[in-house]
Amino acid sequence: MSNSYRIALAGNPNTGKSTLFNALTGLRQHTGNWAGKTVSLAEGTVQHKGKTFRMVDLPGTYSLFSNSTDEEVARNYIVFEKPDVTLVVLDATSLERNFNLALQVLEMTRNVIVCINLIDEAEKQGIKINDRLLTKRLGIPVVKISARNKTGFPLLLDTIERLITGTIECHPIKTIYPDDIEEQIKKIEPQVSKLVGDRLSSRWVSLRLLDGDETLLNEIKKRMLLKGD
Ligand SMILES: Nc1nc2c(ncn2[C@@H]2O[C@H](COP(=O)(O)OP(=O)(O)OP(=O)(O)O)[C@@H](O)[C@H]2O)c(=O)[nH]1
Ligand SMILES: [Mg+2]
Repeated sequence: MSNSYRIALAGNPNTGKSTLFNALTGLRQHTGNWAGKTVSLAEGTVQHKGKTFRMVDLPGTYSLFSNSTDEEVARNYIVFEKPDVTLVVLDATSLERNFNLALQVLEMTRNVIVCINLIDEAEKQGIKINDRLLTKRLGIPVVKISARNKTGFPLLLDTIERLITGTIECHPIKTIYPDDIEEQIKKIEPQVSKLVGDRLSSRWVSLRLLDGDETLLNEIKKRMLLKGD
């Protein structure tokens, strides 16, 4: 399986993750709104430049804390299953709201591509998106697509391939918190780092511990600490 890579699709509900997944894999994952909402992890493959991308369609969530099963499923997949690339699918018509989740993902993992979908709808509404500037500001690739019209796919697939092969590298921006929180992070991060090593982002785990996220702590114990590694 050395030529096979896992690509996770994350994003807010209704941003077109399943539409993109179906268009790329040729499968029929449920799409639509509430009734067809993705609840389990669908998997399908895409071949590109001699490589196999195993796409995993995650449930749509507004955040990646421990507020619901969907959030836990998506979060656990990204941090513990470690996909080779996480594609964060955003709705071009409500970018500001959607960026919240993108920034959360950037705290969890570095191999991220932001995929701005519904570009057809944005164009209709006169919304112009400067993908180059966003790429520069975020420190990760930003690609514009329309999953419904199947536009932007070649660049998206090339970008995934270039990230996997190391032709391009991600240097995600770091969200800086108010001084009191940064102080707390500084205090606990060294301990967290001893515990999780380089398997998880120690800054991200520290932030969640400051939140009092016991569900995550239990998940870490279950998945990592009890295995004795
Ligand atoms: N105009 C336009 N509509 C799109 C595009 N991509 C998806 N949609 C529509 O957006 C709606 C939601 O699409 P889904 O693919 O189900 O969204 P999702 O992100 O999988 O949703 P959840 O599984 O609930 O998280 C559907 O009505 C799609 O047809 C696009 O590129 N352009
Ligand atoms: Mg879906």
